[in-house]
Amino acid sequence: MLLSGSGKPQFGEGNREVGEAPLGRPVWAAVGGSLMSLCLPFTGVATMKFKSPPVNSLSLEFLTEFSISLEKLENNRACRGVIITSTLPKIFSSGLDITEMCGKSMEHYTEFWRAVQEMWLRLYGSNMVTVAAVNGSSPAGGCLVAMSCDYRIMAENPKFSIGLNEAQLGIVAPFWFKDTFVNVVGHRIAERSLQLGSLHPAPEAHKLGLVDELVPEEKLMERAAAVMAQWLALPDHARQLTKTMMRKAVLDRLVAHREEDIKNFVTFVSKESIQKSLRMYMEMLKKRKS
Ligand SMILES: CC/C=C\C/C=C\C/C=C\CCC/C=C/C(=O)SCCNC(=O)CCNC(=O)[C@H](O)C(C)(C)COP(=O)(O)OP(=O)(O)OC[C@H]1O[C@@H](n2cnc3c(N)ncnc32)[C@H](O)[C@@H]1OP(=O)(O)O
Repeated sequence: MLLSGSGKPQFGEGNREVGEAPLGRPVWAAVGGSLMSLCLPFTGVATMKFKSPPVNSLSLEFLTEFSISLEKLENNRACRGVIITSTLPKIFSSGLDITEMCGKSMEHYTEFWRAVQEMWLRLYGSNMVTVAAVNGSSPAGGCLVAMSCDYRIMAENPKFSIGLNEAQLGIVAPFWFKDTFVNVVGHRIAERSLQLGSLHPAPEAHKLGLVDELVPEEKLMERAAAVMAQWLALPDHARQLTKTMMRKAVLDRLVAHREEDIKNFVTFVSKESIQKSLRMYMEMLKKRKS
């Protein structure tokens, strides 16, 4: 992430190429941030590829770059859709960066949670067609990113899993993660899956409706482009108004309770018992490796 003199993050500064489409509308030919690459060809469909090794964790820096990228695309009249995927093998996103929630100050937790909210408000509320090409595992916050898109296509590898596994970490998915989940899979499946903190292998995720289709990994981007073309064949205004109608209540709920939600998160995550759970989880991840 590059920072301007004012301290405000400037996305992709320095390696942004601005082109002029035949109709005179400005088009970015290619934009590269440090944690994700973004490409908007003249087709009007952007591809956003996460590239934050080792596992595309959603750190404060990542979330900020993500939100800025979405804002740039949203404000670009030439862009009607975005396909979100990962450059890393086997991982779409490992979810929120746990180190951002461990051993930090209240101020840091506040800033971090506001960035998580901002990313979700932008993605879930986007006017663009959003397609997730889930080419690897996608736990918790990674699942939220995929669920916030209009359509999810996952690589059919049963080793890849997706779900809201917060309960396994000893933490609780906030109400807007839950609302997003319910809107995708329905109340009963969400209730069971959330309480158990389940990570569903790709075939099971498909059966539950958590992902819309499975394809061989090498066909993922081709299929995402075909789905995008299908969704873009409709007039934007009709699709956008329908999307707003379907999602507004859930978006408004967070907007109305944003500060309270931040307070709850900070209080919750600052508890010693929660800090202990998160530390133990990180240790478990490291042990599993060795
Ligand atoms: C009453 C209550 C009221 C209100 C509540 C209020 C608020 C709610 C409070 C909290 C809500 C928080 C919501 C949280 C959402 C989240 O997203 S939490 C994150 C969940 N993510 C996970 O559980 C994934 C964990 N990771 C994995 O399972 C695996 O790493 C993987 C499957 C993604 C990849 O496996 P591998 O390829 O085998 O890679 P490694 O496991 O070796 O990992 C490499 C490296 O990366 C580190 N790492 C992995 N995931 C994370 C992560 N999410 N954050 C930070 N770091 C991560 C891992 O430790 C390894 O590090 P090193 O050992 O190499 O240093």
